[in-house]
Amino acid sequence: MTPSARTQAAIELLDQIIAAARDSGAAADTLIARYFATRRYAGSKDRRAVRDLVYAAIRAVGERPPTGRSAMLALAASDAEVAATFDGVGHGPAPIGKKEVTAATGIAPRWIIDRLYGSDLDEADCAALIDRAPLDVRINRAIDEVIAIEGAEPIAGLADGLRLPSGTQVENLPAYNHGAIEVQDAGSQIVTLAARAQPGQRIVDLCAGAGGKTLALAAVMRGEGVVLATDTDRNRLSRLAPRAERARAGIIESRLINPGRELEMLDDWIGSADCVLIDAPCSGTGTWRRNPEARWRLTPDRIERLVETQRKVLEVGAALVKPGGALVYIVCSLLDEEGAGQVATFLAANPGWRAQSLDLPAGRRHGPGTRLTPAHDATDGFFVARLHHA
Ligand SMILES: C[S@@+](CC[C@H](N)C(=O)[O-])C[C@H]1O[C@@H](n2cnc3c(N)ncnc32)[C@H](O)[C@@H]1O
Repeated sequence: MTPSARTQAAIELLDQIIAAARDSGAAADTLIARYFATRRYAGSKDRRAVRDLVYAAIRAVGERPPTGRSAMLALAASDAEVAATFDGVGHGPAPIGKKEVTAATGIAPRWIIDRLYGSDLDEADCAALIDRAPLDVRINRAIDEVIAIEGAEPIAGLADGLRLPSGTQVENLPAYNHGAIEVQDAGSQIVTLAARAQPGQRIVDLCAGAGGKTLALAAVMRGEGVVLATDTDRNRLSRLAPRAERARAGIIESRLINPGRELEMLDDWIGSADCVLIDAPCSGTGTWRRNPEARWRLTPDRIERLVETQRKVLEVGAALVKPGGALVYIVCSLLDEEGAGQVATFLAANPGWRAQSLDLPAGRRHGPGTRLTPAHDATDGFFVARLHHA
């Protein structure tokens, strides 16, 4: 592909990504994979170049832009090489007109930035939310294997964490294929430590998804006890079983639950868990480094609905914890209404619970919990609180 044809491909993809962000469609990565599945003429260099252009444009533009071309023009405004590809030659985009709409550059929609500022973040914190994310893995000690990955660096405070050089093809590493490493952001590994999982315990991972944190919990339990992974999304939860098998995590059970009927479907666990981990559905403002187009999807209504779901899952989780046990509440968002504020509301309504202080290898105290941010901790953004049941 010529440089101009690559720009045109990026514009077409951005149009799809903008529509998906508006209509709750597929993630940018999925759309990019689908696009190239039907364009076999594009080689690996072309794919990488188009992908880089698409993500550079998404990062540059804070508000959802009207068109892919307007987003690419925003990139062209600060990059002469990109601007030169608007040449109208062959499959290239038409030359830039005098009165064309160029999308505004920025970090995120103004209303979200205001809420982030209102949650004690400053300009540098907000800017770091759309940096490029590093590639972190967790070593799975259940598999006896010496891990030697070129360029891997240890992560401070995480005995099982490694940061890999960007561009490392993890799926091609023997350690990955043997289940000896799992891709997991350092922040995600750190907040899971708040569960203080021990061999022999009974733990519920209530919003387990595909089981990133479930596997981390099972790994420290060394084959003793049980981790029950539950979720309302059949697709996500179904991805856990093969991962657990690959990681040789035999203590994981999974259960699909229905929203609104969670306690009915978990009645055998009521009042009996040593710990319930709730990695609640959230706006994901802390993970924009990995999914920068997520900030084009948010609306105040959507956040309001998420806050209500979080309130409900907290109620469900609390009912499962035994006296003396703990509830660990996590969101990968930095908005207080989803994190510190949500937990403060729970504590005010439930006098039998108190926040415990956390001794994590990263993060800073924030309200009743701890907050990790890309700017301060070089991890995804998280809020985590550990609540003790009297
Ligand atoms: C942040 S994701 C979980 C990510 C996962 N823990 C991990 O580490 O990869 C939140 C999950 O909550 C699930 N969820 C939404 N409503 C729920 C509910 N009422 N009960 C349980 N899970 C729910 C979603 O399907 C989603 O998989």
